[in-house]
Amino acid sequence: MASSLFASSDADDPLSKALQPPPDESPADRARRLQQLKDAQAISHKIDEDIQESRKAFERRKKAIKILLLGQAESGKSTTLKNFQLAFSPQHFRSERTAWRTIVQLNLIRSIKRLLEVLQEEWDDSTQPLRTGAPDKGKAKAAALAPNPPSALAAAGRSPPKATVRFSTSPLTDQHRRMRMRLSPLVPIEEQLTRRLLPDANDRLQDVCVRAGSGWKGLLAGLQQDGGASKEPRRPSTADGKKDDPTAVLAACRDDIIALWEDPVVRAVLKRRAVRLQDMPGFFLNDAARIATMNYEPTDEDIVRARLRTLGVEEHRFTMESGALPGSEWYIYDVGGSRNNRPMWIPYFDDIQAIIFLAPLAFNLMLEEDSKVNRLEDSIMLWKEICQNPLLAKTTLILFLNKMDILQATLAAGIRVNKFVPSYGDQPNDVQHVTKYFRDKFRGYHKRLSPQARSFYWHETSVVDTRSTAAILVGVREGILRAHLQSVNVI
Ligand SMILES: Nc1nc2c(ncn2[C@@H]2O[C@H](COP(=O)(O)OP(=O)(O)OP(=O)(O)O)[C@@H](O)[C@H]2O)c(=O)[nH]1
Ligand SMILES: [Mg+2]
Repeated sequence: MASSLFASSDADDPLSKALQPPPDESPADRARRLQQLKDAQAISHKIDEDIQESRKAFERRKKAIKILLLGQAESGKSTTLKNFQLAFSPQHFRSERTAWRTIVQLNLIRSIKRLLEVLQEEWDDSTQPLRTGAPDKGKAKAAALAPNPPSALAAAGRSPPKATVRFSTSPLTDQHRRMRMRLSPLVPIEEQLTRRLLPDANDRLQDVCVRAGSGWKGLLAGLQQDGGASKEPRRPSTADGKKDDPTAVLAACRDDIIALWEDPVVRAVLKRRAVRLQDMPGFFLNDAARIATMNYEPTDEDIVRARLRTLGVEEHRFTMESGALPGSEWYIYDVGGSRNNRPMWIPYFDDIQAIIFLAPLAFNLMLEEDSKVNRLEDSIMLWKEICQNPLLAKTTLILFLNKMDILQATLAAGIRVNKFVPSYGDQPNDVQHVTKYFRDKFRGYHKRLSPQARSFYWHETSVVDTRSTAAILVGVREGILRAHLQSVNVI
């Protein structure tokens, strides 16, 4: 391509003529012209190489095995992806440890922030006016947040107006208030990091999230280096320029985090207000002693458990480091599962070999994006759509009845299925019967709605358990590989 700039020697060819040096060309002009030609040639070469590269990538992708992870938000898609990477591409998985450190820290800060909010709600609600005829509750709340609390006015030698005299009926003490004050530097850290991860977010998001393809891992790895994440032990100080560094601030707050979370009065308040922080995605408060330190390195389990909501569709290419066909290329597409993300799934339907569909049997929970819709009903509705989609007629569908550990805990807590699903009737309220009941429903729709007959594959999973998941994934990988080789008539 580029060589045509120099090649033609036909005197009548208009291009050759245009490229001829002017007859009176000076040595300086000649040098400049030749340099321009050289630059043009280099650019042309680069373009040729890029085209070659994209062609190769296209061929590679055409031959590679492609899996789509589907399911509603929080069903465990990204966690399954991490298990895949950990099991089959561990070196790559571990190379991203630094980026995950910030996500785990952010998850921890989110839980602390929620805890502080609950304490504030408790103070607000338990603040009572001391005398009758005082302002209503709303005004009392406003007074509680006023810049001149009664104690400050007393210190200034002024008596507070009658209406602002209040007392608290809460068991929380001044000690709790002081801990809350000391933990407050964590709040701006969380906001700042979230803004960096998702600069265009305009509303408050429940979880930590990043936009697909935004290069967040690189960004976070860079941040950690800037933020002083070197292996050198550092002094936990917030007053030495490290006030923006989550590691330093968390380390400085470590004792208060543990004390507040383990405080029996705080636990009682949480229980009374029916707040179960341990059910929040990305719950790390029980690990605060280990995480809120200067030298914290996330373990494999931490990375798998870290919650990072997916927005859009993320493509993950990885090369099998071991097992059958080592060196083979796999593409896994991880999608955002909330309703506004679902239209983005469709373009990926016509070029994949298998779908792993994650369906937690969350019969008692509602969707975050629509509190009127039951999670399990939503999963079944989605499964029906996937089964009957003609673009997916030849695709292998693999159902993961995920979060079995949570189902077990839910049933053990005495929550009855028939209260939420009347058709379950009087069947035993245990894991085995409940799982069979819902699995048969999924199987029935798969059989009835599939455009052509295909096998039904399913697994009961708790994908936060990396060991049991690895064993399941080996079987899944072999199954997908076999189906793929059959489809291209290799076996
Ligand atoms: N206890 C338990 N938690 C799980 C399981 N699978 C996933 N989780 C947790 O559930 C939360 C959501 O998991 P993700 O994998 O991020 O969910 P997702 O389907 O990718 O969600 P979106 O990206 O919002 O679509 C995370 O905090 C996980 O650690 C499981 O089997 N058991
Ligand atoms: Mg996800």
